[in-house]
Amino acid sequence: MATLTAPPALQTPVRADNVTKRFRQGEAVVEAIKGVSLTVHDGEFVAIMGASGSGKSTLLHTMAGLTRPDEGRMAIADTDLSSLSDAKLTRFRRRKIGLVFQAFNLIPTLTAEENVTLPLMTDGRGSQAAERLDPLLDRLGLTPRRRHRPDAMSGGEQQRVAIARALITDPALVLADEPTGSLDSVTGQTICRLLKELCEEQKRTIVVVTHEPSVAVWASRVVVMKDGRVLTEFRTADFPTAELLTAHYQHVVNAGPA
Ligand SMILES: Nc1ncnc2c1ncn2[C@@H]1O[C@H](COP(=O)(O)OP(=O)(O)OP(=O)(O)O)[C@@H](O)[C@H]1O
Repeated sequence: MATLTAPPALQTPVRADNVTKRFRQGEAVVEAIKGVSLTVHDGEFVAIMGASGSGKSTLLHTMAGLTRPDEGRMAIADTDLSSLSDAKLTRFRRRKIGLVFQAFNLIPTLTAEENVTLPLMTDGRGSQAAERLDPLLDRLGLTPRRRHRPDAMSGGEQQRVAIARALITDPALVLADEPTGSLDSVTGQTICRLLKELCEEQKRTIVVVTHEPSVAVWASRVVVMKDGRVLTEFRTADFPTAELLTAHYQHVVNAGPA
């Protein structure tokens, strides 16, 4: 099986300093995240858990530079995202960050390999596609499916295509928002195993938003959010099964501030 080159080491891939993000909902203003500070270290696999509406996706989107904070600072690989213009931020994201979403977000008219190479094409780096594509498809077990369109692939295959698309630019940081949310539990576990392997083999830093303990247990650290704030965090080594992790997670959420 082919191995991929590990990305260059970054000391602190993610540093959120006192980040606040507000959204206007009609007349009301919702503070989706409130003064969140968080560091994700090089090569870490971190899961962000929390109830619906606790701010998980907003935090991930600010890490990705898809959402700009109203207050505070989000730095990725020592670059303060707020210092970048929209155009520079888009280029930075394309080059440094791989994004994976629950809904796969594949282009239905393109084949698997065309979907995977799209980020290089749109970044003017199509010449790198030939060299990177084959080992990546091989590593993700997609070679037999490379010329299939998304509607001819299973959910798990589509998510592996989405992960390959996130990795084609060789990002040090992969951000995934509920990556198993559209998959059955067995396929979801396969995707988790793959993310874990990408972290361990290739030293990529991975941040996953999930509400599922069976996903979070694959991470090395769990950050728990409640009402827009970081409530607590813990190491999964201390709660190594989904059952133990669920019990601890429920305990900290119930014990935390109302
Ligand atoms: N674009 C937006 N416009 C208005 N309000 C928003 C927007 N995005 C998020 N919010 C609000 O911010 C709060 C946090 O939302 P967010 O999606 O970050 O939570 P979450 O923990 O990811 O929830 P879920 O698990 O349901 O996806 C919610 O009250 C939500 O309604």
